[in-house]
Amino acid sequence: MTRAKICGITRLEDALWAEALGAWALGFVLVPSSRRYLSPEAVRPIARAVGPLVVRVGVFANTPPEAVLRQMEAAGLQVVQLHGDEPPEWAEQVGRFFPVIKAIRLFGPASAGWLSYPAEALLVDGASPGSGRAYPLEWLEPLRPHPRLIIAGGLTVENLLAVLALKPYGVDVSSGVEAAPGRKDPEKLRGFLGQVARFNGASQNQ
Ligand SMILES: O=C(O)c1ccccc1N[C@@H]1O[C@H](COP(=O)(O)O)[C@@H](O)[C@H]1O
Repeated sequence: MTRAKICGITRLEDALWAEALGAWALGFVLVPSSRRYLSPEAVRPIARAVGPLVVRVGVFANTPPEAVLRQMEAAGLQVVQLHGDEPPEWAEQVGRFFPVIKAIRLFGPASAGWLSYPAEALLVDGASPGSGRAYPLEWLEPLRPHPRLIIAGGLTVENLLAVLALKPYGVDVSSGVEAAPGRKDPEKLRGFLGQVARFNGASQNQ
């Protein structure tokens, strides 16, 4: 079973579409330099409007642990995604309060050293987060032993099948389901989430 996370949500209607179309998790970017940035106060009403069985993830980059915890509380989020160069101690501090997804940016083949990073899941992204740029899937090979690998970075309905064939714990998409930065396209959401659901259904029948 591969779970789909829709990242870079900035609008209530996008969150509700993603939920209705079967997203397992929604990501809110709390990185001020991002085109998809929302303040914790702006995230809160959107996060609260979604049903209780959809996981709300806060995306941070190089934000010190105390500030991450403060913003998670203010935004009403449930899981922390660390998308910068956070040392393991930061993940451990945040991890006392929230499950942690550690995002790794790939500039070349991944290092197996990441397998021991203290996080519940590893998310593998391209070099430039949120850019919609993909990377060769062979670069992931050293990380395949991780039990919860989430694949991100330039995913679209066109290249998704090759990624699903690797049977990752999750897939994560932002640009590939957008009409414009920060605005999701309902038809692209439907295509992407539909393909994940069909693949999961087909795998169960094998
Ligand atoms: O989307 C952003 O602007 C962003 C900013 C800072 C950290 C992470 C960001 N997005 C993450 O990028 C990946 C993949 O995005 P894409 O599908 O290639 O556009 C996703 O995990 C987002 O959380």
